Amino acid sequence: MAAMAGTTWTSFVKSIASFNGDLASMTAPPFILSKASLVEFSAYWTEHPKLFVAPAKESDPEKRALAVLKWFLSTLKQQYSSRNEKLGSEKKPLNPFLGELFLGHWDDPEAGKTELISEQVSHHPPVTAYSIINEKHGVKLQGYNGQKASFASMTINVKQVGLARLHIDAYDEDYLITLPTLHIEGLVYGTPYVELEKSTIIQSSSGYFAKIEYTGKGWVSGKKNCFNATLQKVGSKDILYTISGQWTDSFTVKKGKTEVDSFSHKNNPTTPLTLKPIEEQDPLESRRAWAKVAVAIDKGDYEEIGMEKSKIENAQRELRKKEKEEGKTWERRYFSSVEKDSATGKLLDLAAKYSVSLGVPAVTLDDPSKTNGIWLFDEKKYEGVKSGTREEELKAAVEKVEAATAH
Ligand SMILES: CCC(=O)OC[C@H](C)CC[C@H]1O[C@H]2C[C@H]3[C@@H]4CC=C5C[C@@H](O)CC[C@]5(C)[C@H]4CC[C@]3(C)[C@H]2[C@@H]1C
Repeated sequence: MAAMAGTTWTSFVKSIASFNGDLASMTAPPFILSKASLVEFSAYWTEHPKLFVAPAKESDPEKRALAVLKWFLSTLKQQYSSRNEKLGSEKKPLNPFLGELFLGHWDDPEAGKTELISEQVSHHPPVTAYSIINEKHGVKLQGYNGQKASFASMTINVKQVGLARLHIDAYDEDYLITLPTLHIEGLVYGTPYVELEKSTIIQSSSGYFAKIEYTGKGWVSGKKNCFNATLQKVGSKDILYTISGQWTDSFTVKKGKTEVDSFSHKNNPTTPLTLKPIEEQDPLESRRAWAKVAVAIDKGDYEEIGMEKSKIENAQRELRKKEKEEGKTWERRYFSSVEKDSATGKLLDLAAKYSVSLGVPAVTLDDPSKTNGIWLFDEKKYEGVKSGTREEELKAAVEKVEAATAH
């Protein structure tokens, strides 16, 4: 098998060299395929619910902004390195079909219930939108992301397009979070892993501004996944706090030279996500929709993987064709694509103005046409699902997909 994998892997890496930028379209050898669909990745934002709700408990706006920065930094290990831990290397996620859903929640004694809604709002290009809500503390994270990939010198470079926005009800405060640029190293050895690069910005409507610089291998320490972060106030050059360490391990928070806080993943296990049993899931929910492909991947049966995947992909092609003929588009269940909305616009302007004045790369919301628009959570649609008034519409949508998949 190793020899087989070796040759397959070499030819696979060669094939990447000529790929057209759409990662999802690549057919990778079975051992690099993950059973998880990309629509599941939204869950990586809140596997530490206590940290997610902590900002709502800070009445001091500076400490609130620091709590948001600490939560954001705690998500990076899960986002960018959890497959290495669980599966031995980065893997290729399943490419979600349009309308694919990933719904769950986290229960934490202190944080209460945090609900996850993730939906594949675009297939060409792949774009995932999500809304993560903790009612008890009035904290919600909403956003969307797509990826633009390129290949150079045995490395896959991935620029993320989209944004994440955290809202804290009690203070009517927004935090705009830009998404890190990453690259995949280790391809040539068949053990791909993510390294983050450049910097990201968290800009709050309260005027605080965090900048996180991903420095990769530390010069002195030689440790991987290093970063340096600072928290400042708009218009002031004073550094209020600095945070540094490894986003895959631990970091410390300093005010001036004094250490005031720290975080380590060793002492902070993640909270498991609660999902419905597969048989109770909606047919459009990811784990149910891909169940047969997951079995084939476990078996490493290339033929069966291909056969089960193409059933889903052909059904999708048929649905798109029919919609085109009828002049219709697929109704997203929870999200709508809108022009730059006021809150995002206000934050972007604030961030752009401030970041330019400090010479920090201006925060730009990448061209929305690259993600088929700006995707925002639609409260009305959400209420419609919860109250059951959209029952007929949702049932009809599921029936269309099932009819198309049947033959
Ligand atoms: C097509 C080439 C191929 O399959 O190479 C196999 C290798 C596993 C490398 C390519 C895949 O690597 C995966 C890493 C994925 C990103 C990981 C984390 C995030 C954060 C999340 O919030 C949004 C999604 C994002 C950016 C993932 C996007 C998809 C990535 C790059 C996978 C690559 C197909």
